[in-house]
Amino acid sequence: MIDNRSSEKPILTPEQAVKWCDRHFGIGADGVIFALPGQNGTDYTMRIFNSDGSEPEMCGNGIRCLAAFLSDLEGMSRTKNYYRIHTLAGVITPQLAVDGVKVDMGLPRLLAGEIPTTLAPADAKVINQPLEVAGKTWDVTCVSMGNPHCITFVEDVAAISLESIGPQFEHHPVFPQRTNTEFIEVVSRDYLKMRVWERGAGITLACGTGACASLVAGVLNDKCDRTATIELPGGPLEIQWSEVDQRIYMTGPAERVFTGKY
Ligand SMILES: N[C@@H](CCC[C@H](N)C(=O)O)C(=O)O
Repeated sequence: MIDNRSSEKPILTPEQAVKWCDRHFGIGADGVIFALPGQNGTDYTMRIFNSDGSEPEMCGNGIRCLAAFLSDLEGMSRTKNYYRIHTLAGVITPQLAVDGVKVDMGLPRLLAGEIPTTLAPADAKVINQPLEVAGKTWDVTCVSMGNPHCITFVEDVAAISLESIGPQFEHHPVFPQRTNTEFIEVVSRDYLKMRVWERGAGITLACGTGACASLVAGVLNDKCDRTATIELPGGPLEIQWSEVDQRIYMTGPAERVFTGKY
């Protein structure tokens, strides 16, 4: 998380971000997040560089961390416990709570043209559709939370060779902007286990937008309820797809590990 409030542009180049994210010769991270001045009436702007230097539209875990980071930066002067954050995926609203951060992640986008994917005509949804990857047919559902996600349901998520299969999903020609891929094991209608291969970052311990997209895919495939816990290697997230406003709400922790100068 970088305090970038005094400048409209990220103070690092994507190439520098790649070096910072290096786990051997840098700080080590899945990505770098910049807290910039707000735009169009928002409190702040969030920009992100993945660890490969590419720029995603949104980061669910990142926006929870950003809310906690901004709250620390503002200290006692803050007058409210929520922020309106401008992102490349639209305005996202994280709200600080006693037990973590609850984020209004907005509406899921389901049309192939919005993902984007060429798996279906641009105005059609991709739900439980076969896709050949690594010599196997996977039934996939595609959801955009501002960034692209391809979700597939498996019997045993621990048995998936993420390192070899993940890149083949990410770079599959049906995803012109590459994709994040979530492998989901349904434990019960309100408990899912997830492992993720992230676009631009590879295997990570958690993906907030991925957890949201996976719940949507679970509902569309009648595998889970509209509220569920998603268990990730980095810990659980609570996800709800509201029947009232059709928006996705994500609740999870955000904890400071350390601060420093680099
Ligand atoms: N790799 C993603 C962006 C980061 C997503 C993040 N981990 C999350 O928590 O949502 C992409 O390129 O879309």
